[in-house]
Amino acid sequence: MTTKQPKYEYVSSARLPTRFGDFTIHGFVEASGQEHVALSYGQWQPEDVVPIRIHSECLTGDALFSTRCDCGFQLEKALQNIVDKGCGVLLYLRQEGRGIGLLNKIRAYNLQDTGMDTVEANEHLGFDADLRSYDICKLMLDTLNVNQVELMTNNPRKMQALEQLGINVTARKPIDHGLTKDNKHYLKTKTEKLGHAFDPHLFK
Ligand SMILES: Nc1nc2c(ncn2[C@@H]2O[C@H](COP(=O)(O)OP(=O)(O)OP(=O)(O)O)[C@@H](O)[C@H]2O)c(=O)[nH]1
Repeated sequence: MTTKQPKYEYVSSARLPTRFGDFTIHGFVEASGQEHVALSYGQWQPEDVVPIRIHSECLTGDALFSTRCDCGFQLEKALQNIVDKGCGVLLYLRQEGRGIGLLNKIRAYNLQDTGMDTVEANEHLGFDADLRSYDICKLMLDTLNVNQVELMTNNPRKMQALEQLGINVTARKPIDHGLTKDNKHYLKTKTEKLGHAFDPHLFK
């Protein structure tokens, strides 16, 4: 008899002291082998509303200090917010480049250097503007006993995705952080074409 492999699995947890505070890191894997992590801080009861951020991998912004996007700034701000609030969760999804992967993101950046915007560049390469799935968030949040969340995001797609997975999103907390001269056009395009809830006066 063959047993069907689960689509997503929890693997293990460990202490993760950081510059912001002492987190616990939890590892998850997809049947495809793709690995993801969640960072939790503090404690809560299953009925509590927990502050969370869903963050998609951005090697250039998160680890290499790029100012082409707002990713690294948002990652730091989210971890600091969680520590300031006393508890929370960061789901770090390894879906680099809105799901197209690191090298395709570099190809897309190359096209953006010639004048395309972030959506046009994806489409020129034959990809949709955003290929991400948030389905694994359900297992991550269930594993951490989180049923209701306050979501730090400007991206309405993340709110809809969680609601569709049966997670109650009680509030959206804007995370307008990290506007630079290098990412102003990128953030404006996200607002105009991807529905991000940035205040338009930021781009004046
Ligand atoms: N294809 C592509 N991906 C990009 C570009 N700039 C940043 N990214 C990726 O965009 C994703 C940003 O993800 P998130 O930080 O979760 O942000 P978001 O979906 O904009 O939503 P919030 O920050 O929650 O409002 C990461 O996977 C980055 O690698 C780009 O120009 N092209």
